[in-house]
Amino acid sequence: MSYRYRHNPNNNTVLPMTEDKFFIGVIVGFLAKCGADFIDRIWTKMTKSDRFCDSSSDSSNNKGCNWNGCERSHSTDSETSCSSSESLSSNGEVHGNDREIVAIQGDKKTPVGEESPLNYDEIKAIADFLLSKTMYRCQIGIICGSGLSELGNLLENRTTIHYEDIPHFPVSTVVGHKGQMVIGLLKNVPVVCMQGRFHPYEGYPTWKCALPVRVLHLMGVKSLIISNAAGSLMSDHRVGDIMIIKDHISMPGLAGRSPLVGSNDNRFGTRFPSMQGAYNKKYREYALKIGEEIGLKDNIHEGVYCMNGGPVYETPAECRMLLNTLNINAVGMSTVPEVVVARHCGMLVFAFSLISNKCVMDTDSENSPNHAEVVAACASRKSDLKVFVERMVLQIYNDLQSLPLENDKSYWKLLLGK
Ligand SMILES: O=P(O)(O)O[C@H]1O[C@H](CO)[C@@H](O)[C@H]1O
Ligand code: HPA
Repeated sequence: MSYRYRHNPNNNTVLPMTEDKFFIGVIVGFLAKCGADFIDRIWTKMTKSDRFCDSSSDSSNNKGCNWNGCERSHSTDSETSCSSSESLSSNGEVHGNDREIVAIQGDKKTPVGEESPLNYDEIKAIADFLLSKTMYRCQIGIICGSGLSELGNLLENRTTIHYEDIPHFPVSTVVGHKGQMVIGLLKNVPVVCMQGRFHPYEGYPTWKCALPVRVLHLMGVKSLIISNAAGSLMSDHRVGDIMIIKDHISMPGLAGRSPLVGSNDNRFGTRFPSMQGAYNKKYREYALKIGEEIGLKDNIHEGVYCMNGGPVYETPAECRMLLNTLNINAVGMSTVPEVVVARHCGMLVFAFSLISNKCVMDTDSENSPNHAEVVAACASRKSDLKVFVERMVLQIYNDLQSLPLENDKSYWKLLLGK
């Protein structure tokens, strides 16, 4: 009988062993190693694909997960983005790696950290995906603010696409934002409408808040109607009034959180875009006229909108500063990134605030804003807004038909004002 020798680590001796036992040992060792590798692989896969997903195992969410999470083919970054084996804690804390940081909000997990903006081809792929879902080619887009999703229900013969089913798209986490895109006809005009937007306070970088605007641009949208709910600082504004935005102050933008931070792709627009005339003057004039024609003369104003990063409503001292020092008329937590990106790529913008509450100026006041009231105030104005938006769409559509062709120099002069 031949012997092999085996090391005994307990007493540091070498024990003899029969040859057949030795081979059995080798096979058992090999199988154990394979098993461990297999379990390790499965575990890594589970923790990676869980990164952006809803914890439920519903199949539509899994689809969203694949697109939003590790399957994004982002040039050379894809390896880094997906190779981390970090997982999410169950206690709602933020976890991070060097590429992406995620937070848990309710049952949804959203990114809150640095992530590189999608490139032109990736955004084009989203636009093509959406175009493949409809036969309509829309020149007009609408973004619905808090409590204003009803505007999308005006569309006839519509196709609805949920945000979680759109490649690379964020998901809506705020009450009053439905989280879907509808494409259809409004008074026979093809229109694409976002029923729900994204805000920086949800954890999204500003480029991601404005991502849908680039998607709409590559879908062929030329004019954008943007709505929001906002608190008014003006004593002559009432809840339910409409404020047509003529200019803005962006707190995040001034603090370096512009949606255009990062490398610039000239196919979208220039490195240093001007925001002069960002809110199209002609559209503002149409809106004032239409407001009067539909009996809203006393409820329609023009003003300057300020974007607060949120989610905290302004303190009374901040409200006094916004009014008295900065001459702001209304304040909200959105819209500006969308406007900046829209203007960057030459879209024409019309934006309005539905005044959902009056800002509280008195530090000792009993009143304070809350989101339920904001949503309710917007919803209560839906029939007036329906007529207002329908009329604006018809007017804008008419104008677009008389635009020169895109390869004509005067086209860009009209769009960019130069
Ligand atoms: O701007 P929209 O999305 O309409 O919503 C506004 O309402 C919310 C606060 O009540 C904030 O999100 C604010 O920005
Ligand atoms: N402040 C900021 N955002 C808002 C407000 C407000 O008063 N109302 C609706 N969105």
